[in-house]
Amino acid sequence: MFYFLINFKRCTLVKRAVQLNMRRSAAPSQVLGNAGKKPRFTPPGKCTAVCLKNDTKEMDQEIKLKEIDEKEGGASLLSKINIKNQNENSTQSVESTGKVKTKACFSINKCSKAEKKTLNVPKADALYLPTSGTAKEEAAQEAPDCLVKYFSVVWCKASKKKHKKWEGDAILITKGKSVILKDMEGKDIGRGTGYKAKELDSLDEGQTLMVGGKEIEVMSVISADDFNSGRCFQAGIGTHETDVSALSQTSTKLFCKPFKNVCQPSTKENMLRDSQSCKPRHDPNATNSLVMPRPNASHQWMFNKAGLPVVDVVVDPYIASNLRPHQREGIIFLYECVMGMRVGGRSGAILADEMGLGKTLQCIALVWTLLRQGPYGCRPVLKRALVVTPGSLVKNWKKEFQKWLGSERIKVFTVDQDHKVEEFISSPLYSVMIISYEMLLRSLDQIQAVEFNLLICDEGHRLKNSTIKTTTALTSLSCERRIILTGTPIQNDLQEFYALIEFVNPGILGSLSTYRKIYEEPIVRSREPSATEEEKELGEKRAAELTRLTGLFILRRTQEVINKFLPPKKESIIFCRPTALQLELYRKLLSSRVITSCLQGRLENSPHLICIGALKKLCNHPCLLFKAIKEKSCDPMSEEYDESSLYEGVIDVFPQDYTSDTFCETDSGKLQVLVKLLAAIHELNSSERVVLVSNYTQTLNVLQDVCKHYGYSYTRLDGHTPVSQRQHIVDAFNSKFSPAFIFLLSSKAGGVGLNLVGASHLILYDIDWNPATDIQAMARVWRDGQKHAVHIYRLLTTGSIEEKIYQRQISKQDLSGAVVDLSKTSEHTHFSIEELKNLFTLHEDSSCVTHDLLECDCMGKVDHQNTSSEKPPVSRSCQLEQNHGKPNSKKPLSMSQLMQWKHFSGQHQTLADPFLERIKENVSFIFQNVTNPTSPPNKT
Ligand SMILES: Nc1ncnc2c1ncn2[C@@H]1O[C@H](COP(=O)(O)OP(=O)(O)OP(=O)(O)O)[C@@H](O)[C@H]1O
Ligand SMILES: [Mg+2]
Repeated sequence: MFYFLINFKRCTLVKRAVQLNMRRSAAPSQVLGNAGKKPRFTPPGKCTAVCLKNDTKEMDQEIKLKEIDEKEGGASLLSKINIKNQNENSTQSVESTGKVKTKACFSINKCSKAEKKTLNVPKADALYLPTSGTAKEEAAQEAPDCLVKYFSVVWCKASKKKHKKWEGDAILITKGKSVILKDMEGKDIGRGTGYKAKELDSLDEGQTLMVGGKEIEVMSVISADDFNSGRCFQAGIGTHETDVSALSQTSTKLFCKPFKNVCQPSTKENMLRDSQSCKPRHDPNATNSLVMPRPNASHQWMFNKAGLPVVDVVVDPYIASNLRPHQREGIIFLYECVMGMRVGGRSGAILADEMGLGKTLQCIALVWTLLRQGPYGCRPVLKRALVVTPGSLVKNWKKEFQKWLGSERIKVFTVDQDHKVEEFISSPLYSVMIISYEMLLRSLDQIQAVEFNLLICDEGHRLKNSTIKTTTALTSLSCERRIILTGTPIQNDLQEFYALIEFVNPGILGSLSTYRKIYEEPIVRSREPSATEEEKELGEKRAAELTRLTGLFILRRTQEVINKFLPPKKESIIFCRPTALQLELYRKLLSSRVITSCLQGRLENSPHLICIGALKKLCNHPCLLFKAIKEKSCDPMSEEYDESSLYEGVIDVFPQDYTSDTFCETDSGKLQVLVKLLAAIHELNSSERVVLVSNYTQTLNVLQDVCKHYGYSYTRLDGHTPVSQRQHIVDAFNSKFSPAFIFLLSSKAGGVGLNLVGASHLILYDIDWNPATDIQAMARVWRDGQKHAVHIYRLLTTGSIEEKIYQRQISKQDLSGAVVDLSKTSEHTHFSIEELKNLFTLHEDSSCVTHDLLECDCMGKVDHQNTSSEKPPVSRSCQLEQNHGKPNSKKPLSMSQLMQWKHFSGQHQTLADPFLERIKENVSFIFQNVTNPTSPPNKT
């Protein structure tokens, strides 16, 4: 009998809940059908029929709105609402924004009591809650010891209407006597205080509450973890365990005979016929076969409505036999992403493997597989794929397709001046189109008309800004399967990160403003020195959640995975003594009025940048400075006052007969070293070749003169090289028949994507502020396909600005988690006065300022290598890293990493390295490190 009664009540309740739910339909949670927010059965005993009756009554309660006195509400209230409860006389005054400023009172419709209970809140004085800081902290102000609770709620403006029209979902945070209401973008939309702590503490599902001018109804209780991680703000994407379990289910490699699908084929005969005719294209049981994960039941339910037989997708052994282990994993990852197996309903991916790990090959394997196969009824997933890449790599992509698939399997179409998109459209031969970003913009209309089923954006970090033309153009393509390839870390700037995520999986992180509130602001705040423990904790949790969520479709592996397949790499940082002329000119520039005024903080029009530019030129070669001065003096109309004044009297330091037309190697310390180094390589390793890199075209001109002067054959690629010729130049150089000894490369023009494995020596003649530019350049030779031991030399002028830039580079590399520049200031245009003082100091007495900073006790006298057990720290470049930027040493982390390198002064008696032995006369110091020392050369 009692049981029957309870069940009867339960039915009534459910009915009531359905009614309520219908009225809630305007709230997004209701539209989306969030299960967590649907009315739940209240356990017997907790709620009675009386409660229901009163509940209805409560909904009918009279809520009177009236203007209240300015004085009572505080100074700046825009509009105030006085809500009067039918049963109790209590008032609440709020800002129109929802912030409670003065008295707060509310009604709670509490189902847990047998009778409706309306709570009266004692009149409280105005309480201003700070707008910054964590919600927990804010809510804690009044009652620090109380428990913080979180609720998922729906809200609407307070009204006396019987049938509420809920306006949106929100999150309610309660602590002690205070509450904060946040919308789903994380913005505060209401605050209140003066509630009864006990009542708030027992607030539960189904109850209503007035917060500011808003009425809310509690839909469910949220765990602190869901709030702290930000998960409660997400629209249910990738937040459920099912996503992960779906993953693990799909990763099992099992070959089953095509089996009966969740969606039944219509007849038994059909089934039989399909299962007989539908076989994997390649043998999944063959040794070393690469079989894609099978779709799980829910995937089949979504994507196999016709109930086709499920068949194994097996990568063509022709290509699979060449894959490195990390590439096999990468292909499975990409497959799962674009097939929507990793994050329900999303089919984007970011493959962010470090440079040289073969992102191209992984994509080619994927494209080739999906063009021929699919998991349902053997139907290929793709008909057409589009690859967009920097102009200099278009031909390289085509070459890689041929390299890995031969020319008879697939025909790829590259768009250029002579081969237009129309040709691709009209020809049935092609299924893959490769186009440069520039050409894409020009042919957008035609491309929009083609239906592509997969879009690959190589060097896709350029899409980090969602407003640029390229991004909007690509976004306008209807293709949903999108892959970004990038070798550059993408998590350094959280806004750029958002743009990339938004491109591949639109909407997954919510709107930009939601993302900022939920992730960016707490994460950035937690990294500030003034962050409280709570803010730090919240920031870390949010970062962890963002990593978890995006980690479902971002894959990054580091160079280590491939090191064992590569030959040894010897890196040397060579500190070259400046010449007497360079020193004198340097001193003269430093004593100029412009630099003095920079150091006094007068930085309007950025004169410091001109000074830095002049010093860098001088380090490369005095003739570059000479040329700049001459050009300036030929241009009396120039308004560049700072530059003219910087050069004042500098020309007098040059010898009278000085001319910039014929270079003189003895004028530049670095050039002296370079000339000797080239001679040594030419003589000792005559079959090996050199890539010579500079950031400046004018410097490349000087280096080209060196080549001519010494009769070295060379080839050159810089910003002026027509895109159509670039691949040809690269191929010709890499060919073993190439006559060129030197490849002159502008790091800005050719840094990304190029393979220059024809050379085994690479010399970085100058240094860039951004370590990524230099790392990109250095990665051109030490990569898959390299057959010789690789030598990398970085030349720096001792004691000069170049050393300072290097120090900045290496500390930035390791500390970037902590020092990442979120203010969006360009990394090399803004300096503090202290930094400028450091930059504009010449250290004439030191043989290596960088070594001095290490506080190493070796004195550079011996061949020294720190043997301390301190492990070289792992480089961090990610804003999402959690244990960021707390070096336990005074020195920047990578300084201690550098300490692990072998280092010695140029005066060292005998250098084991025959190349260095030949140049030591002009060298003051050397750091050297060998990676893969035991790996035999010629191993590919
Ligand atoms: N499994 C492999 N075996 C041999 N060579 C390989 C393999 N995978 C890739 N390569 C070669 O390694 C070189 C680098 O590959 P790729 O250009 O795809 O690198 P990437 O990851 O795109 O690097 P980047 O970020 O610099 O563009 C290419 O010449 C490629 O042919
Ligand atoms: Mg690449």
